[in-house]
Amino acid sequence: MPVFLFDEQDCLNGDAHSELSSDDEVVEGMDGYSGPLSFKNLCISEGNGKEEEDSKEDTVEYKLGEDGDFVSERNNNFVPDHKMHPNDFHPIAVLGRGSYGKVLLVEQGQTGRLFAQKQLKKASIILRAKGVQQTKNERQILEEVRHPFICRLYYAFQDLDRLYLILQYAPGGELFAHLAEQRMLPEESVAYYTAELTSALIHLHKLGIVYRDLKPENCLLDAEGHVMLTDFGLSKVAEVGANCHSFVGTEEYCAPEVLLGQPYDYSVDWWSMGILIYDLLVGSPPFTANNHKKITEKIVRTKANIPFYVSPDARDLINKYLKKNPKQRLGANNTATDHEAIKKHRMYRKINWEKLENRELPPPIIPCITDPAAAENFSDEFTKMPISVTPICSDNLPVGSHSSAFRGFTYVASPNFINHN
Ligand SMILES: Nc1ncnc2c1ncn2[C@@H]1O[C@H](COP(=O)(O)OP(=O)(O)OP(=O)(O)O)[C@@H](O)[C@H]1O
Repeated sequence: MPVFLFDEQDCLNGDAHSELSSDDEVVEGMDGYSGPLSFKNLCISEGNGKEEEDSKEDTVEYKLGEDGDFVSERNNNFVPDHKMHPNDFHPIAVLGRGSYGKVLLVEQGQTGRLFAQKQLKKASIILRAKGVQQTKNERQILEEVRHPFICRLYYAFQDLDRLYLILQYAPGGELFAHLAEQRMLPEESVAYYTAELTSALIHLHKLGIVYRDLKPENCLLDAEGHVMLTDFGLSKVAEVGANCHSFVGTEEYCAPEVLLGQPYDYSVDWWSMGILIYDLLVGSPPFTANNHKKITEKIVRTKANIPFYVSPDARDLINKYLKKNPKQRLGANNTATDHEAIKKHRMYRKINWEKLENRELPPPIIPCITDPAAAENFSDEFTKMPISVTPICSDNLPVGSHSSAFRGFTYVASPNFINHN
């Protein structure tokens, strides 16, 4: 059964002067793996030493692959023959900013394929109490999880200053931006998006992963308009029978037991699902205030005030998720019966789950994409930012960032997975 993969202390106890890039092994992914998470499921690959071919052309044509991914005409069964390096990816635009660095739209030099590159500054990671653990969890979970509505990880690598995750690019932007534009979404659209997210959460829970950060900002849209769940920085692999304790997540979306510092489990994700359904239908989450203390007080003590225009079915589902007692929450036991009960709820009466999971149901919003490289569904605040890499002076990195803290981070997905489209 699932085990907690990374012990922060183990990670930090490495040799303070080891060469990171050279002794960092490449971990190659496996296709279609969907069993419980375990370090044993990983295999080590070695580069075959072939010369890198330079196939860069001046113009690139993109076509839409089966999974809503943009691939260029040049991408003909690319087999990576070396550890990836930042120079293998040409930056095109800034897409967003995360806690540890920027997320860039990049083009892979050899294939012309577009990816999202999440950069994480080692110095910032090391300064945060659980930074190393969070980062390794994110990389590990992204590698293992293969689901139609979860962002795919293709490569992970590092240089002296930064870690890099090369992720499936979501050209449709954040669901949050579409929500902000329309203020609130019609119930059918909410049922559609939350059904795709429910399918993703059930998949994670079956693998023993608590997602812990469900909110509209982490729900991106792919080129076809399907949901792509991203940002696994806070996710955690739960030990069987054990609970998590740490405070994580965005306060408005946090379950009462998390805010109270009590042990918690999978059911925190279903609480957040209740908040998300409310937020998408109403235009703001149910418990808001101008300071943390008041938000916490409302979440812990008050009942959500659901406006009159929310249908009885949606109201019923929200109430079933927003139970203060996690044991009474819909989905709390993480059993097949629980998952069926969610899928059979009247809110989802029009959803054919099999078709949904085969990506056969048409999404309510088709993102407007005239040029996939233009990042037109992302805020100007980011896309107009200069993309020059801010140099970090390695001499000033805190003790530990030169160590083996990040050993094992490097990863190349299997060629079948990379060339899936
Ligand atoms: N795969 C992707 N495709 C397109 N854009 C992305 C992708 N991943 C992230 N982004 C953009 O970058 C932003 C920040 O990414 P992300 O949420 O993963 O960072 P983070 O450090 O985990 O953020 P947080 O501080 O919320 O935990 C996202 O809100 C989104 O706009």
